[in-house]
Amino acid sequence: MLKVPEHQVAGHIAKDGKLGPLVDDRGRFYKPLQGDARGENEAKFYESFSSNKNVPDHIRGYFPAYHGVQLVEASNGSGKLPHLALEDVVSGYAKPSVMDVKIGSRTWYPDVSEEYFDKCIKKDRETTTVSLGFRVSGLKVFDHLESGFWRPDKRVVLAYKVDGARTALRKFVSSNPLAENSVVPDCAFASEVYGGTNGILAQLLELKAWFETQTLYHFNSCSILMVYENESGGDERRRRARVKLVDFAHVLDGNGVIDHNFFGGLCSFIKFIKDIVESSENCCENGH
Ligand SMILES: O=P(O)(O)O[C@@H]1[C@@H](OP(=O)(O)O)[C@H](OP(=O)(O)O)[C@H](O)[C@H](OP(=O)(O)O)[C@H]1OP(=O)(O)O
Ligand SMILES: Nc1ncnc2c1ncn2[C@@H]1O[C@H](COP(=O)(O)OP(=O)(O)O)[C@@H](O)[C@H]1O
Repeated sequence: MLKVPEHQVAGHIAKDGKLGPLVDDRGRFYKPLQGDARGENEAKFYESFSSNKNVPDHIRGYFPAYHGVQLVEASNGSGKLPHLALEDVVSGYAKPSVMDVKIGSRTWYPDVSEEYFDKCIKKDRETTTVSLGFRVSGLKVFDHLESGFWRPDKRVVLAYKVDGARTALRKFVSSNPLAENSVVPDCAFASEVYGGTNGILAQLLELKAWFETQTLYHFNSCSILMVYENESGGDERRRRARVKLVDFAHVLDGNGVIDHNFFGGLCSFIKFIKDIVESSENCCENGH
């Protein structure tokens, strides 16, 4: 039985009769192929990537597994439509905190239409894309005090400036994201989620090392999806913090050139995460 994903935080959402992704109960995420070139392009990317022997195995894990294009009953009732059958990155998480961060200091790329360029550059300037090299696209964070999710409205998220983006990244690893603005996010899970040998920072650094040399693809308008678990259990690794790249509708061949747009944005994003890890370590060492 297919249903609308409970933990989708950005992009086209299946509601009010609109076409959007669906999930099943076996860990698959079905993303409808957008009718224009975007759908074809994303399918082409997954086909190329999954058979590309030049992609190292440890890098494949940062991409959702791909199970081909499948005809699936669409969310908007228009019958069977082609969908990308992907690994559902959040399946297996009971109470996941999820954040989508679009990487790059521009979302447009050479040879796009004037109309698309205008739309992109407007959004890039209005958000932190131009100033920071990334923007938060959407998030939901579990609040441990209220036992519910904080899910800011899309308009609020897209209006974040530098401080707003930094606060969102701090709230993402806090137990009190729903607290009033005057209350400082406690960053209670910063060391577990962002830090540590298997944490988000370590994963981002592994990805960065690949982007330092990879010239296979240019990941225009692509996002980093971060997820971790909030359901408590005795297991040490219970947070299961993960980084995955998603949204390849605008990926181009790299043609032997470094993807400096993605690489630069990733470095900037890493600096923000690193600062949060370091300030949470200092705060614990100093006992406050
Ligand atoms: O329609 P909107 O305003 O939600 O814009 C979509 C964007 O949402 P945003 O407003 O940035 O959160 C959306 O961004 P996210 O995936 O939400 O980061 C895409 O940029 C999407 O375009 P495309 O499928 O990548 O070509 C955008 O879709 P199109 O408008 O190009 O269909
Ligand atoms: N493989 C996946 N598993 C789980 N959630 C996903 C997956 N791919 C995308 N999502 C969710 O859907 C959102 C939008 O995905 P995206 O590919 O960017 O769609 P769009 O092209 O509509 O912008 C992401 O922010 C994330 O919440």
